[in-house]
Amino acid sequence: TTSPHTTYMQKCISLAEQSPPRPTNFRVGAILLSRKDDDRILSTGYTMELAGNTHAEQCCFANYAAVNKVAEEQVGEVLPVESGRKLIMYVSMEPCGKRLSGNAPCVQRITRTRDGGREGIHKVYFGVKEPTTFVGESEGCKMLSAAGIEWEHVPGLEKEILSVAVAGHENPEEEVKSALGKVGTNVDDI
Ligand SMILES: Nc1nc(=O)c(N)c(NC[C@H](O)[C@H](O)[C@H](O)COP(=O)(O)O)[nH]1
Ligand SMILES: [Zn+2]
Repeated sequence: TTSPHTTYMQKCISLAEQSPPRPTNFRVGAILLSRKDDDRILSTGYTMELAGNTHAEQCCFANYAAVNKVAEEQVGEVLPVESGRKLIMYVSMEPCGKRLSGNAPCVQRITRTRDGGREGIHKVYFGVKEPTTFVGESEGCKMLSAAGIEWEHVPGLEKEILSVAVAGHENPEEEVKSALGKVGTNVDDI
C-alpha cells in the first residue's frame, strides 16, 4: 500500500504534466488542502496554469484567491481558519526560495499566509529537492524552517517527478540522472 502522501504526490505529478514544457523552469504540480481526520481539497495549481511566468504554488494560491475575490497576494486573508484543522500543501518539487526571473519565490508566498497572526500553511510535503539547474543549491526548505513552517520530503517518486519537471529542457535525461545522483544524500541534508 502507498502512504496518503504518495497518492497526493502522484496527483501533483498529473497536475505537472499539464504544464507547457519550457527550458526556463520546471513543470510542477501543487495541491492545497485542509486536514483534520478528513482532508478537504481547497485548490490545485501547476506551472504556467495562469497567464505569465507563474509557478505551481503561485497558481494554487491564485486560484483559491480568485474564487474568494481577492488578489493572490491576499490569499492568506481568505484561507479557512477552523479549529483543529491544518492547512497543508503538497508540491511535487521543493518550493523555490529564489527565482531567476526575480519574481516573488513560492516560499515567500507560503510564509506570507502567516501574516496578521494567522497560522496559515502548517506543513509542506514535496517529492524532490529542487535541482541546481537554475539557482544552484536550493534554500527553500531552510527558508520554510526559518519561518516556522514544517516540511517533509516524500520519497519514492523522484525519477517520475524530475522527468516531468525537466521535459522542456535541453538534455532532460542527463539532468534527471544528475539530480538523482544527488538525491542519494541523507534526507537531513536535503
Ligand atoms: N517549486 C517550483 N514550482 C514551479 O512551478 C517552478 N517552475 C519551479 N521552478 C524553480 C526554478 O528555480 C525557477 O523556475 C527558475 O529559477 C526560473 O525562474 P522563473 O520560473 O522564471 O521565475 N519551482
Ligand atoms: Zn516557485
